[in-house]
Amino acid sequence: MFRPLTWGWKSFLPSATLLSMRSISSVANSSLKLVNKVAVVTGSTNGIGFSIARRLAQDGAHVIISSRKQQNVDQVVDILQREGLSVAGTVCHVGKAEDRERLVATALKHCGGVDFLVCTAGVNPLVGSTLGSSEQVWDKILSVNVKAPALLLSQLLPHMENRGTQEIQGTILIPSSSLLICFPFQPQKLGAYNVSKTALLGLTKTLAVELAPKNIRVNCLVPGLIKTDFSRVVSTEKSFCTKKKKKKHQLNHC
Ligand SMILES: NC(=O)c1ccc[n+]([C@@H]2O[C@H](COP(=O)([O-])OP(=O)(O)OC[C@H]3O[C@@H](n4cnc5c(N)ncnc54)[C@H](O)[C@@H]3O)[C@@H](O)[C@H]2O)c1
Repeated sequence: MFRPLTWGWKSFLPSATLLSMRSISSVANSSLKLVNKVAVVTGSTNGIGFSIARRLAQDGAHVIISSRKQQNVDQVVDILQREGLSVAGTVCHVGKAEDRERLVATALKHCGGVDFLVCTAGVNPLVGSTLGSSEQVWDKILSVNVKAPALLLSQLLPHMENRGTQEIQGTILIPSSSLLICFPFQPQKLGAYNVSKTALLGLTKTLAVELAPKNIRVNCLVPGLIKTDFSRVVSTEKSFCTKKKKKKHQLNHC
């Protein structure tokens, strides 16, 4: 179910840190500078992904909305098209190869190529320790948070290259998390999730070097605590406030 953010994109920018190269806010200030650009945003029917998708479209980009449920995709596409924005959408569970293929095909069908890939889809199925995470939890977290951005990029890359004569051919944005920094003394609360988000720092650095010769830029966004469904557990789960409580908690949205 789509829920608009109670904090706008601009309002959470000051708490975000962007590793390497330029900041998203510098993109957001100039109107319609992204005309003829194409952006694919995963997990864009809610939260941070929705705000990024809307902002890119407001700046003139054609945006492909995607998430796990058709109903949510349809709803967000409808909302943004009513705002006069150029968007299309498709269902894509980023952990499923066939869904990633459909996402690529949708982008090509509507736009013929891709300039921006924003990998916002992320999960945390468990509040608990690293060593307390089951194999199922590990598989889900690593598949969605770490493997999927790399696999989707490898599928999209041929369509990001040779997109014009500009200096930068494409841009990839991968959200990590500053919860790694905010809760360094409570790693037992977000164990496997923290590991996955740390892996994204390595993925970003590796891809940035790998894709630099192709003039494709790779940035890692490290958001602060943003008020979304995803982060609700941090504000509501008492174990984040009292170090004594060690109850495990299943998240609703996963
Ligand atoms: N909210 C925060 O405070 C915060 C802080 C740091 C990092 N992050 C990261 O930002 C990203 C977005 O978080 P958010 O707070 O906007 O969450 P959110 O729950 O508001 O939105 C996440 C979106 O991703 C979608 N999604 C989930 N699993 C998916 C999958 N397997 N395939 C495709 N789509 C999927 C959901 O349907 C939803 O639309 C996540 O990667 C999260 O780790 C969030």
